[in-house]
Parts: sequence; structure tokens; C-alpha cells
Amino acid sequence: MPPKRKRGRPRHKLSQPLNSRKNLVFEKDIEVSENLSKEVMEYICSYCKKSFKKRQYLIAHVNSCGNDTLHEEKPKLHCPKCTKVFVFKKSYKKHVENEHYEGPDGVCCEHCSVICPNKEILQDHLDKKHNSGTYSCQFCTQTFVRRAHVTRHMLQKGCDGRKLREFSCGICSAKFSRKDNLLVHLRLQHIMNKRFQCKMCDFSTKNFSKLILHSQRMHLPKPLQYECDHCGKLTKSRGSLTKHLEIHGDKKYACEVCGYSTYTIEVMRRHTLTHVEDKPYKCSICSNSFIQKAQLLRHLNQHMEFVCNICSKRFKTREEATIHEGQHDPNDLSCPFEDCTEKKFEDEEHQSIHIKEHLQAFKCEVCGKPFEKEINMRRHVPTHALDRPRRCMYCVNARAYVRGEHLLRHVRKHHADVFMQRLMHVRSVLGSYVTTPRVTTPRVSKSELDAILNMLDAESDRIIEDYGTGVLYGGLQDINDQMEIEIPKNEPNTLLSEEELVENLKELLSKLIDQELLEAFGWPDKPIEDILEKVIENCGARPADREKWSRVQCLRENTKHLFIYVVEDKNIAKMLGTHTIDQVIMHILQQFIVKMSQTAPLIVRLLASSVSVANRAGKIVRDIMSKGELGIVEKGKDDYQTEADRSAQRCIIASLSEQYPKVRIIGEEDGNEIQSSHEFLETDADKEILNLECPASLKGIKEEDIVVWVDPLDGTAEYTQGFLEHVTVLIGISVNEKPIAGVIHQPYFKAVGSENKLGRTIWGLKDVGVGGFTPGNPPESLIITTTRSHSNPVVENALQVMKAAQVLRVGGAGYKVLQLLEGKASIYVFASPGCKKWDTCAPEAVLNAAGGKLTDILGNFYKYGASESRPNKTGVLAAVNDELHSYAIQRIPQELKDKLSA
Ligand SMILES: Nc1ncnc2c1ncn2[C@@H]1O[C@H](COP(=O)(O)O)[C@@H](O)[C@H]1OP(=O)(O)O
Ligand SMILES: [Mg+2]
Repeated sequence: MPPKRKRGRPRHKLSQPLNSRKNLVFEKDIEVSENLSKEVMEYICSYCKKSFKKRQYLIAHVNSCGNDTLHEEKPKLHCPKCTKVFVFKKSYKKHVENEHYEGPDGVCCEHCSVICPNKEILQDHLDKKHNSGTYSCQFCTQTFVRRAHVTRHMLQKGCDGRKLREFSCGICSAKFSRKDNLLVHLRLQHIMNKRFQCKMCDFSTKNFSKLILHSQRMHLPKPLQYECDHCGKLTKSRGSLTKHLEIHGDKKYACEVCGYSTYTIEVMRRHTLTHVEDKPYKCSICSNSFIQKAQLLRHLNQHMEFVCNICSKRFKTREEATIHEGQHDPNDLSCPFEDCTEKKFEDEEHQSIHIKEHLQAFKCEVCGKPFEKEINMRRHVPTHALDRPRRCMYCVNARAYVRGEHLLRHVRKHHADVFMQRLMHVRSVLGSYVTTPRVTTPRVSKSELDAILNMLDAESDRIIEDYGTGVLYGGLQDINDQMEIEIPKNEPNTLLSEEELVENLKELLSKLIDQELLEAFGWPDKPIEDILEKVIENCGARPADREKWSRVQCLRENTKHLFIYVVEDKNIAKMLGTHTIDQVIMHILQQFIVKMSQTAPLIVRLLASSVSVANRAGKIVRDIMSKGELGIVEKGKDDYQTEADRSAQRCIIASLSEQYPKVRIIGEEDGNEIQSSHEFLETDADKEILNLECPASLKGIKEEDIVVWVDPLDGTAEYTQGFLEHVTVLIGISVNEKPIAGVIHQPYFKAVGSENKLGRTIWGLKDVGVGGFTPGNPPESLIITTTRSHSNPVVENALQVMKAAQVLRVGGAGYKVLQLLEGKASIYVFASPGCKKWDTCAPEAVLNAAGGKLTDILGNFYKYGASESRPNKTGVLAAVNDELHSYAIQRIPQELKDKLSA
């Protein structure tokens, strides 16, 4: 069928290329009637859009305009009373007569300045300008702008039951509803045999208007374009540019059904139709309807497939498919696809398996999944994309979904209240509100679901905009929801800093992923994000797009994938719905600790707990000092106690006795029976220690065998005098009266390069070794370390006999032993009874584990049983090795030894 002629007056102006002034072609001059003011006329240059009052001015202008392909437009008529412009004189005259009537019997429009000659014309004006869309067909309820359109609609559609007029072509079978269309058809198809030839190329057509279109598209210079200053977009007309500029303003049109907002009213009108079940363009084959005609046409293509039953080749018509099918030989066992190299098959089954492979021609380029229809493959591909996932802002971790329907399914199932509220809103706005809002399984139409999805998208956009892209996690939970979420103990409800996140992820990967695999991916040298991505890719998932997400977002997103694709643990998957990614990470790591602390041997667990508890006590010591209220109490001569001693001891004893109730714990300060205070309870255990391999000799130790000696603040005198680096927290673990493990925590230690971070914890375990510091070789010359605040003539006498190159006078037994361990001194000598079991138990255990030795001045080991007397009456003598220890013992005069043991 020939293409239908477009209705209305032709939009394009006839134009031809011109090479010289001679070739200038003008439309036939308009006869300007006397009563038309010349002021209203103008002649416009179509190249530079300059306007001229007279035609000859325009002709003169053409010479200077410099364009050799000029063409002229018809002069335009400007109405002096309003802003309307006319091309046709007739229209202009009609406009003046009907809308600017000057006679005495004119009727005024109450909405605008128009004056009409009579009521009918006024009614027409009202219909057209002020009552749009109010005329409807009483049979099909379609609405129209004008009354006349209803009549035309009746004639064309036959809604009122009257038989439609039909104009058939007598030569071919073409049928037309309008006589003029039939005449055009006859003229073009059957009478005029002539083809119109393009003068610039070989193109020819029977249809003259097609020739015009062709020459405009192919041979005219690019139409004048208007450029947007904001984004550089080019538009063909000034009007389109004005329209386009709206998008640089606010999204001022909001849909009251779903909250979607946009810049222009046209887009909003189109959007509103998405909420209407009955869309204007209906498919005659199925129940689908569409907003745009192009959508319907695309959809109809899907119905237009006729498939060969043998090779499933597709055809546009049934006839073509049937003819093709007939060409197949039913006994032929070859592949019917022409360009296939596999020709013969053993049997029909093999043949059909092979044919299926041909039919699944569309493969997803990400996962290789085959599809028979390209459209299905296209729908599938975005499931791999993480570019802009939709997010459920009602989950703490803002769970991401690639497909809208999955988000909807999730919200409907897990946030039923939210879903119902949105549904009620949509229905109330659309006027389909149900009287029983609490329907357990409401039937929800597709357009309602689309509206709810739009609302969810708008909500998540708003949140992301408000909070910035850095905060995607933790969205819109109601207070009630938040209360329902049980945050596991020790998991902070806040987001981790980037540094903390990286540290925790490293630990997580080392726990979850096989070491060999990690090393293959570049562990531990490559950045954590690279390794995480490789782990995810290795499991067939696609990592987050680095260009679209920040580093922290990528880390969190990829960790989520790690949990979903790599760990595949049901409980973790469940937790992802209720906790932030950071919380899940912390929870898993905590679980590892709990698991380790349940399975590790008692002595390892106790040491690990002691390290954590000593850290906490150190913080208490610092906090009390920074508050400045030390609460000093004099216990005896040169023996002080502060609030720091008391509080730190309370923390240590409460925390250890809570976890190890049968272990005997003896602290320096009075009140060992101090009640456990939850304020100071520390139940963490150091992970590094929990990972230690416990020697067989220590595995069988029971709680009852253990006595723990606690000096909550060794070097109290120094603490009160400001020699803070001398201060230590000591926890010594003894079994069968011997010190076998110990912790020396230095609350005021400053590591070089990280001066802001205070404190370090040194530990030692028999037959395992020491940790928390870098051991140093003993100094080349003999350096002795001794008391700073508890000296006396006997102590000085013992020092003199050592013939040392240097004597260091520092506070605390713990600090002095540290000096030995770090190679700052080689022997610790204190020939006085002031030290107690809690001062030496931990230092002795650590020194032993490092290969050193601590005894009394006589060379005897102290015993650390619970019933032992507390004071170390015969002084302290410690050295980094046996040799130096023996040397010191030999140097101490017998007279001095006798004096101390007396
Ligand atoms: N005469 C003393 N009276 C009380 N405590 C002493 C005495 N001599 C030593 N100590 C304790 O032994 C530790 C080591 O002694 P010094 O620092 O003199 O070398 C001291 O930190 C101190 O413990 P504390 O400070 O915990 O009271
Ligand atoms: Mg002490």
C-alpha cells in the first residue's frame, strides 16, 4: 500500500539549492490586500533569520549574506494585537475577524482578551483554548479537544453503530475511509506513472513529497542549530531550545501518584500514563497497552513471528513459514542451517540437540548464558551490572538489587508495612482505594507496582542526595525497626573508618580465603581492593565499578559479594538484611575470636585475655592521669596508692575472674574481694595470642592450678611524679608456683612515627617466646638498671660491686625488665626486700620466655603459690642470660647475702 498522505498543511517549505542570484526562486507573491497593514508583514532570510519589511530588501540582503544555497521563506504576518504569527493571509484574516472583532455586537471571552463576533465562535474559542479535553465520545469514552473532532471520530470509527463509509480502489484492493485519500492513491499509484528524479543524485520516487523530504535531508546544508549554553546541546529551533532549557532548572513537575519528578510537563504527562491501566495504544492480539505508538509497533513485532517447525527459522508471515517448511525433507538428518559445517547426524535426537544450539544464538557476553530471543538476552545482561543498583533503604545495609522487580519482591516480603503504605497511597491517588486496607495478599497490578518502584527509587535518590554518596548504608528504618535489630555485643553501630575497614578486611580475607589462593592474587603486597576483586571474580561474580563508586563503597560492595558468593553462609546472608556491612564484618571476626577462644588451650586463652585486660587497665591509668585527680593514699613509707591503682586492679580482677572463676587472682592493692564492676568488664581476647601454638607441656593446665599475680600500676611513685614511661601494668600467670606466662603493658609508650598512639603490650609464654616488642642484644659494656625511688646503702653497696660501666635508675620492676629485654641494660640489681610477688611474677615470666633469668640476690627462684608470702624479702637479681646472671651472683658479697636472708 502506498504511504498515506499526511494530514494538514505540509510542514516543510519547498526549497532548492541556488548557485547564483539568477537561480533565486520565490514563492508566488502574496497579494497583500488593502485592509492589511503593511506593518504586520515581514520577509525573512532563511539562512540568517534576518527579517525585512520589503521583499526587495530581502533580495538585496541575499547578495551580502554570503550564502550560495539560499532559499527564501514566505513572508510572515504578525498580528499587531497579540503574539500570533501567520504564514497564510487567509488564516491571519480569519484570526483578526474571529478573535479581535471590533464591531459593536462582539462577545468577550471571560478568560482572555479575545472578542468574537458571535456566541458560536466564542464557544469554539472556549472549546479550543479553555476547555481542552472535555468532549468525549458517548460510546467509547474517548475524549477530544473540539466538538467537531467527536463527529469526525464517529464517522471514522463507527462507534454509534452506523456502518462506516468505505472507499475502495477499483483497480487494486486498497480501501480508504476518506475519499480524498482514495483519490491520492489513484493519482499516485495508477494514473501518474511518472517518477520524480532528484536533480542532485540518482534518487527517484513516485511520490513528490518524498522527493522534497529526500532533498532536504540529503542535499540541504545542515539546518541552523541553536546551542544550549549550559550543556552544548544543539536544537533545530529556538522553541526546542527554550523547552530544553527547562531541564537546567528544577524538577518542578512531580507525579502525585509515585513522587517521580521531572523538568518538563510533556515528560510528566507521558509519565502519568504509566499509572493508567488502559494506555492509549492497545495491542489487538494480547492485552498489553502502550503509551507511545512506537512502543506498540515494537511490541507487535513480537507477535509477527512464524516459526518453521523443523528448523525453527523465523518468518514474518505464516505463508513464508509454511512454504519453507515444505522444503524440508523429513528423513534428512543433516543440519538445516545453510552456513553450518556439521552436516550429518546419527539420529533425530542428535540433530535436534544441534539445532537447539543454533537457536540459542544470543549469548550473554558476561556469563555466556544462551538465549533464543535477543530481547530475553538483553533483559538478562543488566543482571550482571552493578552500575546503579537499586537499593532498599529500609534495610540497615541498603541492600542492592539490580532488577526493580527483585527490589519490589524484597520490600513486599520483608517490609510489608512499607509496601502496604505505598500501595494505599498509589490507590488513593488513582481512586482505586480499597475499603479493607489490611488485605493480607492484595492483588497488585503492574502499573501499581511500577508506581511503588518509582516511589522507592525517589526515596533512595533523596537519601543519597541528602547524605552524600559516602553514606549509602543505613537508610530509612523506623525507630521500631531499629529497636528490633539486635546488634551483637561488641559490634559498634557506627561505620568503620577507611583505615579500620581495610584492616578488618585484611583479617577477614586471611580467615576466610585459602592462604595459597590469596598469595596467587598478590597477597600481602597488593592493595586489599585488588585482592578482594580477584577473589570475587574467581567466584564468577562481577566486582563493583571503580569509576562509579568511591574506594570505601567498592570495598563494602565487594565485601557484600564476598559474603554472598564466596562465604554462602545462611546466617550471614540473613544478617545482611538487618545489619550494616561493617557490622557483619566485625561480627564475623568476633565469631572467629569466640570460636578460637573456645577451642584454644586454657593457658593461651588466659594469656590472650590478660593482654586485652592489661590494655584496658592501661587506658584507665591514662584516663585518671588526664583527669588530674589521682586520689593518692600513703600505704606505708615510700609506698603509695592512687585511684589509678585501685581502678585498674578492679578492672583486671573483675574481668579475669568473670571468665576464669576458678583461677586464683592476687592483686597488689587491698580489696581483692572487690566486687566485679560491669563498668570495667573486658571480655575481649587478643587474637594474635589466641593463634599461638600451645606447647604440649602447657595444654593440660586447669584453672585450679593457676595463680595470677596482678600489679595494676607498677612504679606508682614514678606515676605520681610524672615519670610516666616507667609505669607498667603487670599480670603474671603462675602454675605450680612457677611463673609461666606474663604481660607487661606500658600505657605511656610512644612508638616512633606514631606518637599519637599511646601504649604497647609485651607478653611472654614459656616454651613459646615473647611478643609485642623488638628484642635487643645486651649492651657491649656492663649496664646495670636499678631502683629510682627505693634505694638504701645496701642497695648501693650491691651496685658498687658489679663494676658496671653505667647504672640506670628507673622506676618499676616491669620497666627494668623491659630494659633488659630491649638491650638497654644487662643486669637488674635490687638488694632490698621492698619488691612483692606481683612486681616480679609477670617480669620473670616474660624474661624467662626470652631466655633470661630472675632470682633473689642469693640466686634462688621465688615461688608464686597462692600461700607464699607476698614480699620478695631477699631482693631481685635479673639478667638477660645465665652467664650474666652467674656473674652478678658471684659479685654480690656473702656478707650482703647473709644480711638479706637473715
Ligand atoms: N620500699 C618499697 N615499698 C613499697 N614498694 C616497693 C618498695 N621497693 C620496691 N617496691 C615495689 O617494687 C617495684 C620496683 O621497685 P623500684 O621501682 O624501686 O625498683 C616498685 O615499683 C614498687 O612497686 P609499686 O611501684 O607497684 O608500689
Ligand atoms: Mg609494683
